[in-house]
Amino acid sequence: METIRLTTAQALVKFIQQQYVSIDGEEQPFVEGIFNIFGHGNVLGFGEALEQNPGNLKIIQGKNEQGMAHAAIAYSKQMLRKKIYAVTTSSGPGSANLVTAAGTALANNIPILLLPADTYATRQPDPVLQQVEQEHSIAITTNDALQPLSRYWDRITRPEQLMSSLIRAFEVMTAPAKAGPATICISQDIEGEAFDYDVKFFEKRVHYIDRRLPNQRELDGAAELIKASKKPVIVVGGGAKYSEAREALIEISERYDIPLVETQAGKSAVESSFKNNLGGLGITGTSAANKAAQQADLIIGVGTRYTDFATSSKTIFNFEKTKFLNINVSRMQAYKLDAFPVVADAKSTIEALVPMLEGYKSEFGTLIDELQEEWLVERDRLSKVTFTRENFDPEIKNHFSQELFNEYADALNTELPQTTALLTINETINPDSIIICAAGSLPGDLQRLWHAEVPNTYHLEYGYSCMGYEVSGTLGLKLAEPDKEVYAIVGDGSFLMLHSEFITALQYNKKINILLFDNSGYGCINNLQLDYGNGSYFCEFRTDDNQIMNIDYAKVAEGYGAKAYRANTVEELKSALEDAKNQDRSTLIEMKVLPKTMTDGYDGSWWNLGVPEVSPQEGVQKSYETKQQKLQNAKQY
Ligand SMILES: Cc1ncc(C[n+]2csc(CCOP(=O)(O)OP(=O)(O)O)c2C)c(N)n1
Ligand SMILES: O=C1C[C@@H](O)[C@H](O)[C@@H](O)C1=O
Ligand SMILES: [Mg+2]
Repeated sequence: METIRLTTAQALVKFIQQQYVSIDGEEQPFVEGIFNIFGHGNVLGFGEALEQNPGNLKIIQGKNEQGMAHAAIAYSKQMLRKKIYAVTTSSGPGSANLVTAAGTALANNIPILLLPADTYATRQPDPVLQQVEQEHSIAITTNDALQPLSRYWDRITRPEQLMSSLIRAFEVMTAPAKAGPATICISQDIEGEAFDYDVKFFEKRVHYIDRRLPNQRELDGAAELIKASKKPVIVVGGGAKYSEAREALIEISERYDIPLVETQAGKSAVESSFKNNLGGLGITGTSAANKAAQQADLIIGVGTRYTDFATSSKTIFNFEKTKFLNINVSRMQAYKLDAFPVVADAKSTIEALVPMLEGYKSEFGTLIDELQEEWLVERDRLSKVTFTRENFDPEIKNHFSQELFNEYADALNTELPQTTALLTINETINPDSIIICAAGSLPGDLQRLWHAEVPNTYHLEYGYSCMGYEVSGTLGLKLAEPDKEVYAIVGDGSFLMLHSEFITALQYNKKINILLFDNSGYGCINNLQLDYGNGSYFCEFRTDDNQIMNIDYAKVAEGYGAKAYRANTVEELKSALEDAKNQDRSTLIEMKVLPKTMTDGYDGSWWNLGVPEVSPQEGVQKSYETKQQKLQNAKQY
């Protein structure tokens, strides 16, 4: 056998450069590059291996392990899971910082290769710097915290273990039904230990991402359900986007009058201007989508996980009469809501179903247009909300007094409502620009209001809704789409939580734009507490002497070297957006927006929350009663 003597880290770096994917006959390398933060755990092993043999890998120095992993996740998500970045970290806190990112990748089914260093296999220097010690087991390390959040997890304590581990990791990451984070923890002494590897291990390897086809039984069953239905509605989930099912969805929808409604992950699989696209479903959905879903007698879930928040899946449908048909590559997902499962690729399944439905028409008829028109009037109203110093009628009602609104307007020196600002942005940036968001009140506003006129320009991480994803993720977007403008749509809370990769973007001259909505608080959580009968408690950003905080984020951005703007009126915002388009360097537009000016829920959308069963507060008691009533008609599983 021909062998080559390499260290474990050298072997890993050599192997990942030979991994290719083939999709619909197109072949390309799977690993684009590696994000790194070196510490004592990986600088000598991994650092040396990368320095000696980077090949075509793009090597990027991150600033926070979670941040760089979020950038890698956003890259993979934007590339529709066809390409990834790997992430190498040191041991202990370096790897612990990956925990949140691993959860984000897992919840969103996004492939990413995490490579945290581990404690010594020899155990000779134990406890090495940053090693935690458990009394009941010496085998536990920080990296065990990544086990429940990884789709594949392994610890390498011998150089030769690497071979079977890597093959399994790439199998998992390239399988649409189980794509997610693969974590390979490598003992820091073993990174540098050498072995005579079989040269065959490093030959080019192609992973075929084939479209799983539906069988005849599945197709017959699905067609029968649709033909028997009067009002079917298609829920377009993330799986539809990854499968690139746009044309198939448009065809089935147009030919048979079946409206489309979108989840956060599915939005922009089909452009918003498609006439049968009724927009977001669920708590954060449009009135049009929610009304259609309530009337549906068949829900066709295409690549959706039916998360309760994004689809109101347990309460919005009429479970007495509605049937479910789930098309999903994951059998586990396809089983949900007692559906008829079709375990197959979204695009292939819909393409096969289209001719089988010949002669069918739903009974939606002109109702689709009517729902659409009604919603567009509402959307237009939300684009023109203006603040008044007297009798202001905010979207989120009965929370703040006029006096309090005026206090915010004075403290933040603004009268700008959030929906007005957001729709100004939608009108002003180029339609092929890509926006990204993850947490706070903005995802809801976006799912309802944002018109994504170009496919795959709406990027929402709403599986984990992880604060801090936005700015880091924007760097990943830019790496995936270097020729397009990319915009983080981010709240002040999320920005404060993590924006370290803003500096990485500036460092490598990757132009990103940050649109910072500063309402001086955790606005959406403040809405929740007040909606459910509590007081305004620790969700506003106030000083010890109760003053509303006014932070100069533009100055922070300038300090980093970005071009910064302050825009507290529609005119200032438009002009900042236009100017930002002409900049070569990254930009930040700070908008002070008034609280309670985000959108509210529509038509029966409801979220099952942990309301206290007993409380001296009357509002909480009422919320508990409402919850009990809602649960009477909610699906229990
Ligand atoms: C990492 C993380 N921690 C906590 C939360 C819970 N959470 C969701 S939204 C939110 C507040 C967001 O505030 P901000 O970004 O300012 O957005 P706003 O609601 O004010 O628009 C919090 C704390 C979360 N989603 N992610
Ligand atoms: O608790 C939450 C409420 C949602 O409105 C928000 O978008 C999300 O980030 C969250 O964690
Ligand atoms: Mg906020």
